Amino acid sequence: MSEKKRALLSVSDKTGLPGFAKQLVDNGYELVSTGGTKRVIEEAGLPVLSVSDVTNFPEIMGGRVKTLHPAVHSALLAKRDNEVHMDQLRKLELDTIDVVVVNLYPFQQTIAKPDVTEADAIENIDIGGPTMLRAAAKNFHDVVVVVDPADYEAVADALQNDGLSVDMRKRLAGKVYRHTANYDAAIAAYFTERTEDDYPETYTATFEKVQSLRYGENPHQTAAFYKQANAEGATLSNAKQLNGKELSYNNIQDANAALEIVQEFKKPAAVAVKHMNPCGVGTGTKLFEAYQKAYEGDPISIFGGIVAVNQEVDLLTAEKMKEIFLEIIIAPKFSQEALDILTTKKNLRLLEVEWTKNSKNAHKLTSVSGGLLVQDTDEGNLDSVDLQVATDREPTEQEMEDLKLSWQVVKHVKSNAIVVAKADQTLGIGAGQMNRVGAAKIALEQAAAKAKGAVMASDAFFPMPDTVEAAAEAGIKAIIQPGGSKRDQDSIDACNKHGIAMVFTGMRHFKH
Ligand SMILES: NC(=O)c1ncn([C@@H]2O[C@H](COP(=O)(O)O)[C@@H](O)[C@H]2O)c1NC=O
Repeated sequence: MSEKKRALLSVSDKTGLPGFAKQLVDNGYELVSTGGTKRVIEEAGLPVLSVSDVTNFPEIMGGRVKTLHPAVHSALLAKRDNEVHMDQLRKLELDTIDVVVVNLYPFQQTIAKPDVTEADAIENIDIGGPTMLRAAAKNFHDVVVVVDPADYEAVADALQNDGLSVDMRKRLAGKVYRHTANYDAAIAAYFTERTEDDYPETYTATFEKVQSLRYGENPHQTAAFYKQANAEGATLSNAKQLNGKELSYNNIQDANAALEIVQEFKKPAAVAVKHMNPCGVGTGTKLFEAYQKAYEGDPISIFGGIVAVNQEVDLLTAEKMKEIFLEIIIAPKFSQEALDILTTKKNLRLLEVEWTKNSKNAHKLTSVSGGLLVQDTDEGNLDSVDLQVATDREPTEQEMEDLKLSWQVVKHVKSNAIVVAKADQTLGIGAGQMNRVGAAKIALEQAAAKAKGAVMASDAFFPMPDTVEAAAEAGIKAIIQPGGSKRDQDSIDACNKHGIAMVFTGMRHFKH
């Protein structure tokens, strides 16, 4: 058995490979490698053996079998302080492998390609790589395992100095198992999606860290932000921050809520959010008009709020936005003039989100103590409902427009939710109340005199006519709600009595 220390390198991502390989050679390691990796090491002018020299077995099946050999795995798994293990190695004339540098076939990147074939995806499932990584990580006391090129420098430094501490070896091993778990979760998801098994026996989603956060919802809580693998389109995890302080935990939640609401609208829209509920929503033919309406919808609550818009922020809108204290502005784009104006506010966070495609977020995950609730995201919208007029009077064209806006907003308000709106603008929002008439009272009180001639939306049906009575008293002219209560007729009768038009959507939008 040779006294020489050995390192096995087999990487798909060749970033930093020649430099790290050289440091290993300089530290007295003999290098062993697979096809493409070996070529790169040779091109760097370094001595390297082929895995086949160790296994006495060729790489076959186009690379499906190259390192999957007992000579490799015995060398990785032998415990150096176990006489039996070492004796067995000696008898089989095998050498130990002391460092393993492996990263895997790019499965996730392959399936993200729009024209990927199943055959391509399957060929990119790495088998030999994870097997070596897992073996080396299990034997971390004796084998150093490196899965991430970002660790090359620290490992090379440690090897050159006192060697790797047990702590560092353990950290590298932990990283390996997280890496292979993440990799397998992506493969599992690929098969799950293709077998229409929406809620399988285990739920194996994994997430990648975007950033550590200074604290959580409150300063005494720790927190970090993770993104879903392959999250696409208009999502917070893909947002580009152009200005301002680092995002906080609450910022991310609120910005996400604002982004989800503004995506409801096709025409220019602006949404202001406070504590995950909209406080002002406006639409218009131009963004300036939409923002102005969102602002006027509740000029008090928008202060210190988060605003999302669905159009490029232009100079005029930026000047208006600059007038008050906003925490964050989210937009598909900011014009240069808008940026020049808004970046004069050092702390104002500006987020640009890719608007080319909508985020693919099939499942909504909510943690509960000791568990996880999984459901489809609520993608129900006006295209998926069949609006039915339940009353004697039909809504006018303008009322119908306002009803649609209020319905698009109420979907995103914490239940029980009521939204009052008029002329492309919300006027009052009652959120998160334990009874529906309570939510209505808050929304109507906020709308005050403006409620006269306005419309109202309710996220769920009216179990009794008290909300209609409150609406009538405030001067509401039309109502939109799911319908479906045993006592719908009582609410219909109350509407007819007061000349209110009422429309049923047949779809509820609870949000907890
Ligand atoms: N089949 C095997 O025995 C095997 N051993 C290592 N690999 C992978 O092959 C890749 C490196 O290949 P190459 O050195 O030829 O570029 C690495 O991502 C490594 O994880 C293998 N490939 C797939 O399973």
